[in-house]
Amino acid sequence: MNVPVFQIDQATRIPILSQISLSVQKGEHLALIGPNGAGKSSLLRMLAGLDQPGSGSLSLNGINLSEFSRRDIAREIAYLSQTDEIDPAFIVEDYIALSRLPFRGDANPYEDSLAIRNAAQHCEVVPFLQRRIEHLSGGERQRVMLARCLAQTPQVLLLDEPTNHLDLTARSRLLQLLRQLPLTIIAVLHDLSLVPEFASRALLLNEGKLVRDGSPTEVLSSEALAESFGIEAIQVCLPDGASTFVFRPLCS
Ligand SMILES: Nc1ncnc2c1ncn2[C@@H]1O[C@H](COP(=O)(O)OP(=O)(O)OP(=O)(O)O)[C@@H](O)[C@H]1O
Repeated sequence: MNVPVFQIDQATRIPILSQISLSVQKGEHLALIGPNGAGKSSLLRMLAGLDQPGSGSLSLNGINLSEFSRRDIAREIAYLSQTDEIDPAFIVEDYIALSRLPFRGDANPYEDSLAIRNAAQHCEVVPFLQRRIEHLSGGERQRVMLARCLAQTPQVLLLDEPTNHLDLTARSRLLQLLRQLPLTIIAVLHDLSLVPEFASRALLLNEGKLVRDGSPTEVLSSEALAESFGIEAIQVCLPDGASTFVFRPLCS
């Protein structure tokens, strides 16, 4: 059997996460959902090695994550946080180039510039590579932050609300891009209608516990979703044969 990318056993992290057990295989695309304060960002931070579990265990590629140096983690995992502060005076290209620091001394300049160029093209930020961050719109800035993650050439992408600030078209394009990436991706998504578009598997957190783990259709149509969010999901068939979900508050 393949060694999972992440293996979490009974991990607990004060103040919120409680006995989380989870196995993530290479190349899986997971949507992490749950109401505000459920512990989604806390779980991502733990997976990124920024917070250690207080009890239980967490391994990356079969090795306890606590045994990795920050640099080694950064070579494997790119993390887009919800609260990344960027110095507004940064030139976009220089900011994206920060992602290559974990490879300093190993990667040659050609590899670095190729990684930066590919990431910039994927995220459609080439036209403003020479602009200052402060002169970008919110959506452009979000794409630049994602480009920094991709230029890190990671095996795993941890994304906290990657569709923040993006308009409808930009969201769709971003999800299309993410879907095509042959990486393991765990993304916090607040817009539940985006979950089936992106994910092969959905994790529902509520009050720090993993209450559902399954296909997007299973999780979105589960009673647990209704209990966690107080909404019901209605699956709607589209004229082209595909289906989508619409959500409405549960009547009390
Ligand atoms: N360092 C901390 N100290 C105390 N409480 C914390 C800390 N970090 C998170 N919390 C609390 O843990 C809970 C979960 O926070 P977290 O940011 O993980 O939730 P979330 O599911 O990502 O929420 P949102 O959807 O609002 O972003 C919240 O109640 C938060 O206030």
